[in-house]
Amino acid sequence: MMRKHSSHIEAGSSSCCSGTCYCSKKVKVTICVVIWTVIAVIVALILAVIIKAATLQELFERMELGARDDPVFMSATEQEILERSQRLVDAISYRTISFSGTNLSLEAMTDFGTFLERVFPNLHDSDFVTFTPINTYSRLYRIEGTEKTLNPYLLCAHMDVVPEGDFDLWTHDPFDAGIVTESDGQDYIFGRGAIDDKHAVLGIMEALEYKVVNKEQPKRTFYIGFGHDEEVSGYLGAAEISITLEKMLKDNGEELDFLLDEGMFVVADIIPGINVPLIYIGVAEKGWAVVDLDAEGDQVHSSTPPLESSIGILAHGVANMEDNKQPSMFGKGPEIDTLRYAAPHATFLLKMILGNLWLFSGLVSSALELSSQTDSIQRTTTAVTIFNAGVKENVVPSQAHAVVNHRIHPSDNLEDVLELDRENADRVKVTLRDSFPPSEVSSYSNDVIPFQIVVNSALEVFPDAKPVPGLMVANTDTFHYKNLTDKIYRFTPVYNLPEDIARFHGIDERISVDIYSKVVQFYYRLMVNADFDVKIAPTAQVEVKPEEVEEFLEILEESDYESPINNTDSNLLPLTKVMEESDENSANETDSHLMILQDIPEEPNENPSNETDSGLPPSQDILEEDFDAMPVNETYSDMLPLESAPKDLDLYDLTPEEETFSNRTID
Ligand SMILES: CCCCCCCC/C=C\CCCCCCCC(=O)N[C@@H](CC(N)=O)C(=O)O
Repeated sequence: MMRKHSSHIEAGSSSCCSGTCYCSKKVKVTICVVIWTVIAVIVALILAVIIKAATLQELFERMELGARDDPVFMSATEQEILERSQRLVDAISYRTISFSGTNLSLEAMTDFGTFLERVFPNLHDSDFVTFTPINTYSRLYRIEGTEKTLNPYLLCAHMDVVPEGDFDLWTHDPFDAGIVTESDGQDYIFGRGAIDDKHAVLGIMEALEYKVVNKEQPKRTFYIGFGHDEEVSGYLGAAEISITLEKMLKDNGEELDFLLDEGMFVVADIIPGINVPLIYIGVAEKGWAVVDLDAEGDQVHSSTPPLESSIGILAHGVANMEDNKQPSMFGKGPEIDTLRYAAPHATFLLKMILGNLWLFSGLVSSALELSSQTDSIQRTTTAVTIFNAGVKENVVPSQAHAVVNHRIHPSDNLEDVLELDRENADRVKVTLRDSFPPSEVSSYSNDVIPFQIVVNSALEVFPDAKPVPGLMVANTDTFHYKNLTDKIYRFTPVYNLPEDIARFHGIDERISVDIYSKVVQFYYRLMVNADFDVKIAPTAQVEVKPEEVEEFLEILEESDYESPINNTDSNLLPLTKVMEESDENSANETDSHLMILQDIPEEPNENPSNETDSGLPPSQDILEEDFDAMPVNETYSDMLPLESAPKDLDLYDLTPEEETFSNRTID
């Protein structure tokens, strides 16, 4: 047998089996084919992975909003930066702490409101800013645009803060630290609220005050909503602001285009291998659930302890919950796009992994799990936040109680979460106290102008950072506004390293003077960039050049209309009048409705440099191209029917101002 084997080895030494087996030639060939096929597949896979990594494209394409290369910022001398920082320091000194839904610091909140009015006097006094107190303490502002816009937006922030927690752990007083120079040589504004969320309240106010002082009334109307109880879920503040705002929008014939609230931030060094900061925009938000855990046992003398006490039973349940986490949902929510958008900026090795998530999603999910921060984007989290039992050291208590706070991933559902809780804490009573569901995902494709406005504004202050959409892992007031718009973004441009993220609700909350200055500039640029997408109500006017006026008049003459307008010196004309007249006489006869100004800039981003000062396309284009050619019976997405024009508007009854073509706003 041994001999036979060795002779076989000699005879078959050139075969792929190296002559070590007794296979027939056919089997050997088959094995060879299989082995080579496997090798070829592996080589092809490796090649595909490398090619994919080498050809990764940037997913975010920046839309030109008009001032990309040379954005004009607020003036920011050293003195101005210092004064702005000092105002944030002062804001932090108000202890506007929300302890619970029924324990808010209302006196401090009243004082904080007075403080805002004192340090931003001009905006509170401005003709185009209207302030409405909501539920006494929350604040809603309407900033009237120069155009009668149909698509205002909302900027949100909140004025309350969480308690400081363990005061002794703070390096500086959480409400009275001022500006501190730290060992890295940077100046920081310290204190509770520095990044959550008084920087946003003050940043928005600074930008608006500046615009008011410099007579920069925006073209586009917008709203500002400051809640006073966000930290306890906003039921008294944002929820009420939302109700009033809905009514205001309705009364003004407006629809909220988008809203921006606090949320995610600029984050660096969060994923090893991605060496650029990420502008992480929260395009969706987790749901939320509070679960009560109750365990029971015998109440006995501590000298004869039971085999299992209520505390022991509860502790086991809680430990199981921490050990057996809620399942990963990686790939089923916005977290996958966070990584796909970040991938082109990774090292080549990481590009191979992130560029090929179809192959490596398991690996990536395991890697995310290594840090609680990155893990939070891929699963429902479980935090045990309260644990109570016992009254005396020699009494074994009969009751033990704990509270678990879940943040629910958008692809998870509450029933499944609770089922796993009950499996983990099987000898504990598990009761759902309160919850709300995860949000919808707001659109973040490259043609969504609100997303572009937010990202462009962030890029203007952080030009080296890369935008990524993602999941807001905590909660905001945006839940209360979900009926007003489907474009909800959660972001402020605070710069965080992983260790800084722990400062939210943690110890030594702070923001550097430098970053705070960027926060202010961000809101200012956002107010400017938002003017790019003004959708104008049908009663708006258009600027026309003198030669265009001639042309208008010719049309009017042909129509036998006796125009009271015979003066072409000036350059304004109510468009609605001309449009209607032309409509009646057009070859494309129609009985339907007026041509409406906002129909014309259907693709406003195509040539923004041609915009007139009013933010409208040149009226020449309207006349020569769109006007006659426009199929008037067609329904345009942004077109309002004639019926929605003010009923009492007499198109031919011109005021003296109109006759000289001066500006006129039709209410
Ligand atoms: C690949 C990138 C991974 C990035 C991981 C980022 C991990 C982020 C971790 C922490 C986020 C801190 C969020 C601050 C939230 C501020 C809002 C807040 O405190 N809200 C409260 C109150 C409420 N409305 O419910 C909350 O409890 O969520």
